[in-house]
Amino acid sequence: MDGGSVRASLIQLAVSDAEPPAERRARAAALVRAQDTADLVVLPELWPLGGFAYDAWSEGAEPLDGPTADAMSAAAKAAGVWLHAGSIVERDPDGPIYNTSLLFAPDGELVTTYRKIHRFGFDSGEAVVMGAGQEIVTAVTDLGTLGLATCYDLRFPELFRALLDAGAELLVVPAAWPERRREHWTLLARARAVEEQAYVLACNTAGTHGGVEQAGHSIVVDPWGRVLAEAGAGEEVLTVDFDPAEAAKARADFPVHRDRLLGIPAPVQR
Ligand SMILES: NC(=O)CCC(=O)C(=O)O
Repeated sequence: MDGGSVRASLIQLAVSDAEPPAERRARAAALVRAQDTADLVVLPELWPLGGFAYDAWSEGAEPLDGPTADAMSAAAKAAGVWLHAGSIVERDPDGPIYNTSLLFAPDGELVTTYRKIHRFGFDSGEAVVMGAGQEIVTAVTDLGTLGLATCYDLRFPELFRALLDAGAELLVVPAAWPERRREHWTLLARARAVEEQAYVLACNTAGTHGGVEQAGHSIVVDPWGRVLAEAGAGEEVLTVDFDPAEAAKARADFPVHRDRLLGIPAPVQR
């Protein structure tokens, strides 16, 4: 962090069925290590196995001290960055599998995890085979307070309002969001930034896996809804510099949250 400016690098990783998870893990770790001028690095959702590679999840699930966490901890430490390592299929020995995000400090410590609350797929995929997270998760860092959400969560503004109430200034959203609904992805990222007067750092997957083409178009939005940077469709590292204090400034200059109706009146039927 340099005089109020934070550099974030979103690694929009391409995920394909052809690349073995161990190779992708090594490639992702090398990409993280290369971001040693950044303060915060972000990876996408479920990148080791693939967000739509349902068949691989049960066998490839890993614990919170498994190979992906180990590799990411070492990479965060080597680069000296905060690392939101996207999410893994977490194997909980006492429960179901979860879609779990991992946040590492610059010394490699796993500081927090977030189990995705809203599971995507309706009657298939994670909605059927994964457990739902039960906790709203924020992390206080020297960059500001991060609020964690994952992909489909972006469609549920009440989660982001809860993150605001918990102090979040930077909303970090890893995703495996398909090309078919790309307009929703960029629109919702901007909407959440405007509503919560927060930065949104949304890191999507590139490539095609599980028969689903991914949208890419990772995006960083400021608390006024302005797009600071947006990736293309393919694998790339999207780097952006911003001032995290702008969230508090936006909230003071345009104090919308002061006018919240905390006790919503009961609906009237006429
Ligand atoms: N992995 C996901 O959560 C996909 C979400 C999605 O495709 C959508 O909300 O649309």
